[in-house]
Amino acid sequence: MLEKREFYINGQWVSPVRTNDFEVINPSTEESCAVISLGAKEDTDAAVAAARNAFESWSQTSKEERMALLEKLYAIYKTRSGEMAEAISTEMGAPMALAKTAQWGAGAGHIKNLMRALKNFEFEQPLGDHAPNNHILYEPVGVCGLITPWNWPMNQVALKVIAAMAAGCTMVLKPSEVSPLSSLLFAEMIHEAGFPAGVFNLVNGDGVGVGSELSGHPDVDMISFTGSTRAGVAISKNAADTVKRVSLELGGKGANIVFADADEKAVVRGVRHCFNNTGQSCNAPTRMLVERSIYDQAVATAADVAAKTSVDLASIEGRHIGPVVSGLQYEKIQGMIDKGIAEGARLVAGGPGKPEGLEKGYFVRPTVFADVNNEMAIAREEIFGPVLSIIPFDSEEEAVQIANDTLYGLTNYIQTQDGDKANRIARQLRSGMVQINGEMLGAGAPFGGYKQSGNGREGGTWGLEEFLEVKVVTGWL
Ligand SMILES: NC(=O)c1ccc[n+]([C@@H]2O[C@H](COP(=O)([O-])OP(=O)(O)OC[C@H]3O[C@@H](n4cnc5c(N)ncnc54)[C@H](O)[C@@H]3O)[C@@H](O)[C@H]2O)c1
Repeated sequence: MLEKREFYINGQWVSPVRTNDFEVINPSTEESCAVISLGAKEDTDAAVAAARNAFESWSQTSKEERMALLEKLYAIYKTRSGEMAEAISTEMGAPMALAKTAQWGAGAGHIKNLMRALKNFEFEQPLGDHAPNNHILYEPVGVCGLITPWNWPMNQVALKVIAAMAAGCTMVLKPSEVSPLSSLLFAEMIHEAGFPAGVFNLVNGDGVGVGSELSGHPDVDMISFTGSTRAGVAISKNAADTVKRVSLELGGKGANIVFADADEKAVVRGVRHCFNNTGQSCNAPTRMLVERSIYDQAVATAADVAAKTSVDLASIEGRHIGPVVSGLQYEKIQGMIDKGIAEGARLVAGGPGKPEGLEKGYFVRPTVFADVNNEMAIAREEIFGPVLSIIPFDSEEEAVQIANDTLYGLTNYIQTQDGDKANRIARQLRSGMVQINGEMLGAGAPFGGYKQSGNGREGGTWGLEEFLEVKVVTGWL
């Protein structure tokens, strides 16, 4: 078993002030694969102090100096891709094929895109010809607490760490205690790249411990958080006393509106997208809204895709889906499947319990409910497992109304071959992202939500600006 009890503080690996072991569980086997420490207040304080000390000089570095270090880190990240994929797969259950591609690749993509954003960013700009002596300066916000979840570990860590570094901030990362191994490896890479001591620090811990200490810490200027809406609210309240900037990327309940004139692959694509990463994505299209005239056919297709979706161990190669991350998530998903049945939704694939032959491990049957209405819990609450709800609609107006009838507003999806209709609906959907006909977000596109899906934007230039203060200077010569 891996022993990873140390934290990375002020450029060194240090032991926690007190022993507080926490076992990391491999979700495919339910067995412990590593032991880490949960930090105490003194560990958090030491990391924040190191970040504060480093801020004075790091905030004054040039764009070129920061870029040179980021380029080194990018090269190391690429060299150690196999180790990273292995760590992600073991800690959170992504099958190796997914861990090596999308999971590892999301981190690589963000490093590259944020470097591009840094290269093109003007940290000093005139206000405009109407006020020639007014000058705008973009400056790093300060010491940042970065708190991340377990579902796309390197995606979220890279979005925060790289953007903060590029902006000239210093930081303390607290990765999810459920999936800390990828972040510990990333810390090794940062060390190897040669960032000055204190720029990046990592303390493991849970939400009530290190997480809350960071969000309430008087010497932390900003919290960048990705995770559940529940924790986002708690963090905002705790950060309010010190008036921190709080950037939140929270949950979602994406609608995928499938019109009768959608392309023939639209339903298959939608189901696969929903089940990708075993349904554990904040932007998963978990509510499929289908126009009545193709409804029966769409339900049959979705049931067929689910039945053909294989489930297996994360460690083996292949295009199957893996387990969900933990026993807690497994029980939560089972509870939601039971609720769907009790509320009268029609189960057309999967259902309660584990897939045949997979009694050990947190495996869930790929599940599809038809005849769902938007009042049901399975249509309102984030399930975070391979569970799709299909809802019929009769008109464009009704589709938009159902799609927007949610507390969330992260990503919505439209499937139609009528471009005018797609654009018209995209304008009406209350979400930070709308994807038409399976088109992926481009490099450096802003990622973030409306409503209770959060208030931040990550990735590219928008992601960099999250970590910057804006200063105006008058009388500038
Ligand atoms: N919008 C996005 O960009 C995005 C991306 C991925 C995941 N998510 C969301 O993340 C959730 C799943 O992740 P999770 O189960 O790890 O979420 P979570 O909120 O339980 O935990 C996320 C992180 O916050 C910490 N935490 C928990 N309570 C805290 C508190 N009170 N104070 C400070 N820190 C606290 C955890 O230790 C962990 O590091 C889902 O709701 C998903 O939609 C959102």
